[in-house]
Amino acid sequence: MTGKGVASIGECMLELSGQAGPNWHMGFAGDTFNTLWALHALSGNRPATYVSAFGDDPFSRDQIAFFAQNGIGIGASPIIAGARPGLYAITLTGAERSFTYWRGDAAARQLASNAAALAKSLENQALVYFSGITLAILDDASRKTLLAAVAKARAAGSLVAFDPNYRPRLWRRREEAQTAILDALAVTDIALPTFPDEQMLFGDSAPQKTAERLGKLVGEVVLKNGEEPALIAANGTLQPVPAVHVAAPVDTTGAGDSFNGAYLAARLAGHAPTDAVLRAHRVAAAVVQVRGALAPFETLRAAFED
Ligand SMILES: Nc1ncnc2c1ncn2[C@@H]1O[C@H](COP(=O)(O)OP(=O)(O)O)[C@@H](O)[C@H]1O
Ligand SMILES: O=C(O)C(=O)C[C@H](O)[C@H](O)COP(=O)(O)O
Repeated sequence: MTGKGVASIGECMLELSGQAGPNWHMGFAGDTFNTLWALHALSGNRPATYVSAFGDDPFSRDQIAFFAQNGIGIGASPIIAGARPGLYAITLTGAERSFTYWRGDAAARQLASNAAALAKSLENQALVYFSGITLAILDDASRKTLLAAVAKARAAGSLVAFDPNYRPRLWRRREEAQTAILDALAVTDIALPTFPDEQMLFGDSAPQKTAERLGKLVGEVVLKNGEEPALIAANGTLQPVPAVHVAAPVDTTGAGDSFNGAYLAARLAGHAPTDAVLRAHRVAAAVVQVRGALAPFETLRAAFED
């Protein structure tokens, strides 16, 4: 692994969380941003870059300002005249989240429109992270540009981490998602999938089956499964690591993303996979106790170090 920074590629939206109606809280979130948020909170002084494309409207400007206030840059990401960010709202059934999106014409869909700018944003990174949602918002040609840029960063020494994060509504056909995600796994060093997503996408009958399948494709796999144990697949073995019991979860949005950020921060700091999963479980357990995808840096740090 060479390079100093951490970069995450994808779409950050406007997020409506909390109560439906006049008391909605608006924040900024999106799976790859949520992961970078936790990774940045927990990985000390590494420069953090969110790689995307942005509009030039007041909401895009506020979003970029919010990143900057929190120490996150946008690298060489394009700012596109007339474009604007996507929006999503969280609906809770108990603590389990579901999403409604308004994102079809979001600026982020153009994140690979300038291949040179994308490659520049990925230079000198210790870690490059992306997800199946990053793939889902791109057309075929842009997906190829993205995977080529990731492969180039990897060849230059970056560690590549990927969460398949399957969102059926973002794909035209399940087969298209399967192909794109397998292509992404072929350039991945650390895969961080979630069992229910993999079951939907590949029909796996049990977490062990998913971990074994993915363990043949990627050197280091951590399979999340809500409050059930996570499974580490590495060096041909499977190891379960129990989650933290949370008596009253509030909103599970961003739990998996924050888990990923904490796991990667721990691995970059030299912790072994098992210790990294224990830290990631603690961080995710803290995130399910707050509304919306992002928890305050201090909350994340306290859980990570606990
Ligand atoms: N109800 C819960 N109680 C405790 N921890 C949870 C709970 N739900 C999620 N987590 C934590 O968040 C991680 C990711 O959750 P999961 O639901 O599998 O991912 P995603 O948010 O991607 O669907 C789990 O591995 C666990 O650490
Ligand atoms: O769905 C999308 O496109 C989003 O990016 C919205 C959410 O912020 C993440 O999906 C949350 O991800 P989980 O950690 O799996 O709860």
